[in-house]
Amino acid sequence: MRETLAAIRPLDTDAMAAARALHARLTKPAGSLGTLEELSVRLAGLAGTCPPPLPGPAAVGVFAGDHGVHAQGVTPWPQEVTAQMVTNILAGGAVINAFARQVGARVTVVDVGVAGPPAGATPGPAGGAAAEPAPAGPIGAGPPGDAPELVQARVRAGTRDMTVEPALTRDEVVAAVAVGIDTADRLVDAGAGLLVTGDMGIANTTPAAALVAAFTGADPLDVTGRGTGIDDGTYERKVAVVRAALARHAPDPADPVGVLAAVGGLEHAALAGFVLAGAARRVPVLVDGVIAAAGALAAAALAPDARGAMVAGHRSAEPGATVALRHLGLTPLLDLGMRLGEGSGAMLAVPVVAAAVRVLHEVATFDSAGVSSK
Ligand SMILES: O=C(O)c1ccc[n+]([C@@H]2O[C@H](COP(=O)([O-])O)[C@@H](O)[C@H]2O)c1
Ligand SMILES: Cc1cc2nc[nH]c2cc1C
Repeated sequence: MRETLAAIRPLDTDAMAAARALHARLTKPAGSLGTLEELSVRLAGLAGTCPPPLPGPAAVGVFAGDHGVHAQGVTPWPQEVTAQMVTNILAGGAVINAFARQVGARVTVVDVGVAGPPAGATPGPAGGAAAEPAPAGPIGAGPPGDAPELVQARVRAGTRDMTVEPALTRDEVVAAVAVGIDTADRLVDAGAGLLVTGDMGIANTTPAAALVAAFTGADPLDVTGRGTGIDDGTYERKVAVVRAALARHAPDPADPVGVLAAVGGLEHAALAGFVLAGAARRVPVLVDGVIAAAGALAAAALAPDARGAMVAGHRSAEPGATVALRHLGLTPLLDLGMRLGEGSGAMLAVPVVAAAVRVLHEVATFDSAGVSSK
């Protein structure tokens, strides 16, 4: 972790100035591409060159973990669904697989903290869904024919119940962050040019809410959502659980490892590492929903310059996501009312990120196209 943190540097302001100057010469009214313009400028700053390389191929790391706080009745879903969905993703039958095939992205599932027997690659009933995948979409830069892969890197079989004791030890947090770093490093070494954050973990919107509250100072009521979908009684209990955990541990946002240990999850910690390694490697990282955003808050607390590599893929319906993205100064690219996780919302933003950069490579200037400027 220390090496990764030390490698994170600010954005290159010269490359950003060059990208802004280039935008001013392209055949379009200034500012007409809205959020995409500042995004492409930021990616030039991240790459340290203008235009920056087309961001791809994309690779999603889906970090899976379970949660002791599940015992408090914060979700209607049984814990074993986490392991079952890991199997489903490995068989190619989950939403993230369909979306990854659409954009030609690689899928890597990382068991960083699932409860129960270690996840295997045995296809479940949904295995047939992957038998004849639709062809990859127009980006096609990834390996659409490649099967999803499993990385077995379990730090422990689920967290402890944060309402009773710290969810993790500091050593467990550091180990989970290292799993995220290793995953990102491996994907980048294998050619990934755009990292996508994904998660799977029944009950993980509860620690996500606690992390967002701890890092932003927001009230639990404003960052706790309905997760997979809960009734009013469960929602009230969930807010009370988040409040109780924060009151018990009083986590200090200046100590990100301590915050993750008190009220975090293994996938949140691993996602923080994944984001940090992307920033260290100068590869953009698409942030998905509230779980990834909570991990991104931890990453930013560890290394503020890591924010330069973060791109908010979408605005999750979970309220903590909006609070976290605002705190990070990120504008979500898509707003589709999604609240699935797995990296699904961020994956849909892959073509948007690629298009933002493609403009800098391919659009004619007023001079070269003979178009009059105003
Ligand atoms: O990404 C999001 O913002 C998001 C919002 C709501 C639910 N989820 C997913 O749903 C699961 C957690 O929901 P819950 O209600 O069990 O806390 C977990 O697997 C997440 O990936 C994800
Ligand atoms: C079925 C199911 C799929 C999911 N994918 C991400 N979180 C999930 C939660 C459930 C319950």
